[in-house]
Amino acid sequence: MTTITVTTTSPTSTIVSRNSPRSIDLPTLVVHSPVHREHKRRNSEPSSPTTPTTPQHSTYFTGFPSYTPDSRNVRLASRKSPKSPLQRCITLSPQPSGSSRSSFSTAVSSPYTHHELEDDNETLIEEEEDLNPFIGNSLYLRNVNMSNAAGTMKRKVVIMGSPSVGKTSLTQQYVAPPTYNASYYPTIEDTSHKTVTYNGVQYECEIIDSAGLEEYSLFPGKYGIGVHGYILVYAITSRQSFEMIPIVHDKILDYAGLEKVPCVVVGQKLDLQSERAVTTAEGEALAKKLNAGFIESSAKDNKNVSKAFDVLLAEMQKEYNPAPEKKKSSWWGWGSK
Ligand SMILES: Nc1nc2c(ncn2[C@@H]2O[C@H](COP(=O)(O)OP(=O)(O)OP(=O)(O)O)[C@@H](O)[C@H]2O)c(=O)[nH]1
Repeated sequence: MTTITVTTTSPTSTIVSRNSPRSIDLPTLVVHSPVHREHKRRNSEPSSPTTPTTPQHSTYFTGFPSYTPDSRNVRLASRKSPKSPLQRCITLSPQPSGSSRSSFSTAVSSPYTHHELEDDNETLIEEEEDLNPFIGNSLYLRNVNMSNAAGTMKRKVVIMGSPSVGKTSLTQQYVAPPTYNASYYPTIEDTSHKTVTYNGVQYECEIIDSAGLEEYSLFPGKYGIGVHGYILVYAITSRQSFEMIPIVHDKILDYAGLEKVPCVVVGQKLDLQSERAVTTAEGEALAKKLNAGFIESSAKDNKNVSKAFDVLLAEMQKEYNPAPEKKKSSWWGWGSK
């Protein structure tokens, strides 16, 4: 017969049996805290190749930096109140880079890989989000040191817009010029990498070319988290694709829970002037309204293609890291040349 010790409010302890008539209902401690859940799960799981207990990489990130609410990003703040930053050890290592294209394999990919869980990645992401609503979110990412050992900044960019506006052509022309294919093959998803230097800062860009969106398409959630900036493309020959831009923009903000994300609006197929259905002024006005950069380009003629990405890099610099010359003029660079 099992006996347990119960401490009551009386000054003495009493030994009772569960089966005895004097048994009492013991209060059950139900722990709802996600931090506790995480802790419990890790302690209870036997170590296995998929859940290594010892870090395999030498770079440690001993805690997430504090979250500083940004007045421009009130949407998220009003939805979920910021929790205190979680102090925990996560092993991080940079993802492989290069200029090759690769298929997109993970729903949430930050510039770092969480090696702690690897195969258990989806569970980790769910739990991480539970623990800290800002994780994987661009708002959150801005507070994480994104540069690798070589000082290169990681930037994840998603290209979105209606079908057949030239998203793939624009990306290919940027990543591996000169590349232009007059044939049309609808994209499901494609990821490319390119390292560029802009305004004295080296960026390792992961560029995700997404499938064309229709007005009533569900917004793919994976494009709402862990992304630093968006290229919103329409064709100057298609009014309908132009009208999709604010819809896509709104879906991004709603999903990310932000007031502003770095964006550039790109009017593609500039070479088709005779078929123009959207004026440059209209494009500019829309971009201004969305607080985004603007440019018209032609992937076919390779005109303004890299400029389109430069405009986005400028928008991202404004948002995440000021240009070095701006820093010099600020108080922390005071006195430096
Ligand atoms: N004239 C002209 N045609 C273009 C230009 N860019 C793309 N196209 C053509 O437009 C068609 C669609 O181009 P894609 O780059 O596949 O368009 P997309 O937006 O990636 O299409 P989805 O994969 O359906 O989303 C192709 O036939 C391209 O050759 C351009 O700058 N000028």
